[in-house]
Amino acid sequence: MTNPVRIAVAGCNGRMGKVLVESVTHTEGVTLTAAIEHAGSTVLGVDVGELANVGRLGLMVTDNLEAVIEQVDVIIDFTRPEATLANIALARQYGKRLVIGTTGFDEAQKADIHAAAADIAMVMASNYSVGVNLVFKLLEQAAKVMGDYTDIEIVEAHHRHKVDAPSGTALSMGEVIADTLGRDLKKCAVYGREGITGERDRDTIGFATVRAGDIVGEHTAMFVDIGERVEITHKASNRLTFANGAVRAAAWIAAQQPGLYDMQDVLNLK
Ligand SMILES: NC(=O)C1=CN([C@@H]2O[C@H](COP(=O)(O)OP(=O)(O)OC[C@H]3O[C@@H](n4cnc5c(N)ncnc54)[C@H](OP(=O)(O)O)[C@@H]3O)[C@@H](O)[C@H]2O)C=CC1
Ligand SMILES: O=C(O)C1=N[C@H](C(=O)O)C[C@H](O)C1
Repeated sequence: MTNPVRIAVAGCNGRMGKVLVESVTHTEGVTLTAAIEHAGSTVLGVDVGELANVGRLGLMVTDNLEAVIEQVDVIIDFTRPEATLANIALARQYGKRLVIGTTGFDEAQKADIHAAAADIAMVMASNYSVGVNLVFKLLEQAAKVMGDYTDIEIVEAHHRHKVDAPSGTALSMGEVIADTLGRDLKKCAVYGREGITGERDRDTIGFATVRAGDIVGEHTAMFVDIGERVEITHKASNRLTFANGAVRAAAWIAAQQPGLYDMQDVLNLK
């Protein structure tokens, strides 16, 4: 029998961190060996199983990833861009693998992640649900058939605590559509509208953002013509769908060579 993949959850006190702990403890072939929060967090020293409501695990939350990194094969990180970058630097130093769930990276931070992938194996995905990754494939098909002559708009809705907009998933949807149509998303994206905007340019891809209450995550891409429109929608109603996907990615990346992979690689959808 092979040894279980040893997982660290960074950001273990977050909305995603807690369900990641739950998912790891309920998944065969993986085991939780470290639970990380930032210095000054109120949960340092707390049993992470109790924090995540899965019962005592005898594993305490620490702010010192380096002190426990030799007991870890894969770090699952759903935190903030700066924290993720620091964890990647440590993983690179010790030859460890990562599953990156954090969104909201700027261009320089993305370049740093690509550089680290020369040395370590990482999965990075704006959305680890199987359904959203299927939607990415459906969007390719929709863009091929209708993208050239329709107005394309992407609408996303999330809970009031989300700090980045548009969501990483909405941006990925835009990238899939733009790539399929041979457009550059950096040039054709329109992020919200206000005032005298002028008429719509058909080559643009519009984004609209809703932040309200406890919405887990909803995304719709519209391909709108005169007389008909196609809408492709995904609605997440439980964060476990993201967590289970990320844990699946962690088990998968444990056996990969250095490089930057995404959830399409994990699901063999390419
Ligand atoms: N790819 C995907 O499928 C998904 C991605 N996400 C993304 O994951 C990220 C986290 O989301 P969510 O869980 O809702 O956010 P939360 O704010 O609930 O969780 C983030 C956690 O990270 C902690 N944190 C901050 N800095 C550090 C650090 N340096 N080291 C360790 N922990 C740190 C926070 O602590 P504190 O609260 O004390 O600041 C908090 O506990 C976001 O970028 C979100 O967009 C979310 C869902 C799915
Ligand atoms: O912050 C969230 O909650 C989510 N973030 C991801 C994103 O930015 O796309 C994925 C999911 O929609 C939930």
